[in-house]
Amino acid sequence: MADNGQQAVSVPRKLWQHPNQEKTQMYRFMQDINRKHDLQLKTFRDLHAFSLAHRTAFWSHLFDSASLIHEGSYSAAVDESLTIDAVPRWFEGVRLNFAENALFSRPAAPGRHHAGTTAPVAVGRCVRDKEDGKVAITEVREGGSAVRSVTYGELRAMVGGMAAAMRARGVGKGDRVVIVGANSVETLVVFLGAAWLGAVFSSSSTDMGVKGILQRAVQVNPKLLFMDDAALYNGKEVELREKMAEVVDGLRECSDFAGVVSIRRFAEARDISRVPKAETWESFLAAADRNAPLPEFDRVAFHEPFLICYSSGTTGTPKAIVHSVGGVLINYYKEGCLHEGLGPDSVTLQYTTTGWIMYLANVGVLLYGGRTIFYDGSPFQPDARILIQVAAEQKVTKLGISPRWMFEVAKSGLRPRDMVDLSHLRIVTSTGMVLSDRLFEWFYDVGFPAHVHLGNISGGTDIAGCFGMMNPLEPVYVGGTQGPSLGIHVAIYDSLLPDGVDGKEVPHGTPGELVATKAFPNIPCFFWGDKTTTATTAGGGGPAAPGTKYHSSYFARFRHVWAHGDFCVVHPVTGSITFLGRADGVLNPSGVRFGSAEIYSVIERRFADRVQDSLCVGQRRPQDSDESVMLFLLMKPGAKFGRGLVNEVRLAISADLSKRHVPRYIFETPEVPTTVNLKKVELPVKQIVSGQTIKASGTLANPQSLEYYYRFARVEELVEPREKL
Ligand SMILES: CC(=O)CC(=O)O
Repeated sequence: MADNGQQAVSVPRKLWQHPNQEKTQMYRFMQDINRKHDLQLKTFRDLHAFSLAHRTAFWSHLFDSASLIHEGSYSAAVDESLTIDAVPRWFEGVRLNFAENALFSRPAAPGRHHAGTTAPVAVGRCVRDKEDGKVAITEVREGGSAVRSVTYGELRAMVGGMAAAMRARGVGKGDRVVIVGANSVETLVVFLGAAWLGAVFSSSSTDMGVKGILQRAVQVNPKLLFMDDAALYNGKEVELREKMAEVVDGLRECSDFAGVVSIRRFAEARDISRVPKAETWESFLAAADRNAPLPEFDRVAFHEPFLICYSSGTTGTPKAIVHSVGGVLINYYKEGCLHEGLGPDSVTLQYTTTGWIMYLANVGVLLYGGRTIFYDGSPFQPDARILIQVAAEQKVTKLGISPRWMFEVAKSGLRPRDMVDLSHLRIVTSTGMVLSDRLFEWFYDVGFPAHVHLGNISGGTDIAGCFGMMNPLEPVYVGGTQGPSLGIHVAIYDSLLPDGVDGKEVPHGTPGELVATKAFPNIPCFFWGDKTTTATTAGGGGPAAPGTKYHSSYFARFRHVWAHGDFCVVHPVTGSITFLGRADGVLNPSGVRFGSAEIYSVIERRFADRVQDSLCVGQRRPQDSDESVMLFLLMKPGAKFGRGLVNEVRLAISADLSKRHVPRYIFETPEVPTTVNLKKVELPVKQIVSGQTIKASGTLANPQSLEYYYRFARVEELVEPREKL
């Protein structure tokens, strides 16, 4: 107990601190703000407080220092009197293009996209260097094979050719271009080619099933589909022509759909003569008149769409979340430049498929003139060393991975820092799931060199960015994300309040629901296909106001506030934000509320030798007066599940957390359901064990795994009364 009679708060172990904060881009940005506004901001928290208290000043200064290629001007960054649920427009009057900003350093004279536009420029805090011979992309296939490099000059030529071909086929502003493709140069060329024309791009990975692909693609009524003819995954070449034909068949009902362009993935192109409405990449490109000038970049209004991403939709049709070009560009400048310190010398490797929001982080470094490594395939082929080896060989400065990857590397007994030279590596970001305390410690005690900044980041598809992330001005402690992202009013609200009321902030140290209380630029424009959206432009594109589906997804929980659906706690001393689980998965037995991540971390820390994975959900059926917590354990091959282990787990949870955290039931499971991006999914299992019958979404990697859980809806029939706690 502290002197004042309150419970003393323990400060987690400090793991890292920037050796030279004054050299960081965030620090310099803070000095610019100090000069401009005659202030004395000294710490990250000072800068953060300024970014919230003076939103227009903060975002305008950011816009000026980003020196994005744009036309037009704005009078105020945003109308601060509007609440976030009014979805206010930012930087009205500014027009810009994502592809132009990714490919060029400065604006081109009309019609002359290659002259004098690529030399290094330094404006404000942003330096871009995209000279013709500089390598923009290094492509690495699974297992480290087939490396190819593409320079900025080559990339510009490829994307220009693609934009010209798309234009020849009638693609224009607001049209949707969809790809089912690898993390390859071709996928990026399609993305930037579409963006060049003001079209709206959307990507899915090739390992997604036909149902999942169609659940996404049909909603957006694409004009064109691009699809790889084959894939390499887990050491095997996977044939995709049959899938291609099924996807084309499923798109027949889409009124805008014109056909599929097949992308050759291996030396030999597959014969696509049996795929309806199909043509090859080469024939598609040949449609453009080679002698005609390239199309002009279509600079669209700041708030207009350029990208559609999808919610994981684990219990239904995924939401088609539409992002604005300006919102994503300005936010990525904030995150990449200030929080992560990216620049023209950065080399990034973000492990991702094209179907996850982290695909954006995979291409974002091009905005700075850096180099990106496109790794395609399993990160565990031939074994867990591969990404570490590629990071060392390619002199990667920022590596993006997930807790699952770190867990597997740690489990394999690997010590990356002893394996290879990681002296170039500055940052490792981790996202996708909660990063356990054990992995934080493993990272610095065993895994990576002491100089590397571990950035645990969290946000997601809905905002194409982060609520909680790293910053170079504060130490990294065990647990949570280092702190909030600049310019976003993150708060933790009382999760016991009913829907639709005014929310109430809880004190630091008390878990609750993560919300954003004021508007910020990178919330989605609208949901594609939401019939209640008021569409004003061609193709059903630009909204006057997002519809009710959008509003009920984010604004129905608390009045005038964005509720993100994460259950979190802010550390009272360090200010770090720890994600405890999804708000819809909060466990609530006898009124005690906690997140599933707290249980997972005990299992991971204490039982990693026997338990491969776990899933923890609450069961509440109409006949139940209270919620029962159910924990499912997936055993390692050869390890035995039994009463002894169950007792050990109960004791461990009771000792590490409390008696009230101990699950009522502990069972073995043959499989944990995950999305194709390997995020484990709790909600469908929670619904199933609570007696509902659900429609498995196409986003699940193993939908058949859900079958097993239906028996637990009648749990009384499965356990002896004395087995219950
Ligand atoms: C940044 C993120 O939080 C990515 C995700 O949705 O997993």
